[in-house]
Amino acid sequence: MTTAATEETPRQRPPQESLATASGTDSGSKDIGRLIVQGTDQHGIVASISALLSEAGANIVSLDQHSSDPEGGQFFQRTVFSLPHLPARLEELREKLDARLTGELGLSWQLVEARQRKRVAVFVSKSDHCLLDLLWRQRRGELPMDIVMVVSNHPDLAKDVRPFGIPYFHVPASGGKVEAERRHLELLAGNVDLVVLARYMQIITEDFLEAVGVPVINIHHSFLPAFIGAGPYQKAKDRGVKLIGATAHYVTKDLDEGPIIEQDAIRVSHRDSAQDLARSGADVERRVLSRAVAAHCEDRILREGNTTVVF
Ligand SMILES: Nc1nc2c(c(=O)[nH]1)N[C@@H](CN(C=O)c1ccc(C(=O)N[C@@H](CCC(=O)O)C(=O)O)cc1)CN2
Repeated sequence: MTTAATEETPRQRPPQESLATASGTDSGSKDIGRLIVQGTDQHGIVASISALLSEAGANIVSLDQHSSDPEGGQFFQRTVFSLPHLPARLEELREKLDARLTGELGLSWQLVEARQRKRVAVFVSKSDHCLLDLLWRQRRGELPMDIVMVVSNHPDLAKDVRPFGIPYFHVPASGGKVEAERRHLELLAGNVDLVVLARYMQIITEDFLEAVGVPVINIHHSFLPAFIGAGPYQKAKDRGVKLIGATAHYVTKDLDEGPIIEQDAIRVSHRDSAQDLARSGADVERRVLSRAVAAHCEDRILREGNTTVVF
């Protein structure tokens, strides 16, 4: 049984508005595009992309590129460009990109409008700090995204979400994982571009990950690969570590083993209890998660097997 704390249906995509994102150069204006390219490295890719955009009348605003091996590995590039009347030019541009990048160079690519903000569902359990940090940063315009729903296996945080005017859906885990995930998929279907697990303490099944069709980002409260699974702060205390940290990663069926996006750490000492570690660690979790979500929403993350390239 799901109880909607504020609204019965997830919010639809809000009207687009221009937004100055954290990166500054990649504004949300309607004429800014992002071209993400990756594939087998070869001579002339950068020139081909630059020539194609130039021929279309685009001006390259920023460009990040990485080759995994100078002798021939994987190629990664993120190009931000401005092109007058971009929305009306998208189809023509995509046809040229398909012919040149896919047809001639065998590369994969994605062309997005910078103004298209990602629609995000945030999953939580009882810890509020990561959720509230995302809501607060979104409200301040620091994250180019729209949180369209919060989903939780507990009712506790409904009162904290209500002031933000965002739907809160309580989907109890007591009804079993299959039923809970069925309801999750019902809520998410076609309404979101990204799911963020903000200290959500339920293990996601492989079936869900295959069905949801969008990336899922988790914040794990340890510096992975240390202390995978539940209770990492107690494990850290028991091990007597002098650094603790947090890791944001894409979620895969293998618990806390997905591609790492962002990490950070702080010093601790023998004087800190496990509760002290959790308190200090919460700030690191919030910082790491917001950096990872910003990178994803600005299309700065490319996947290379079980790792990432983050521009
Ligand atoms: N398929 C995945 N699901 C989840 C991941 C992941 O990487 N892959 N990350 C976790 C978050 N997490 C640590 O960051 C975590 C959450 C919960 C547990 C856990 O063992 N929880 C319960 C069991 C709950 C259940 O059966 O679903 C427990 O405490 O026993 C460990 C790690 C989110 N999900």
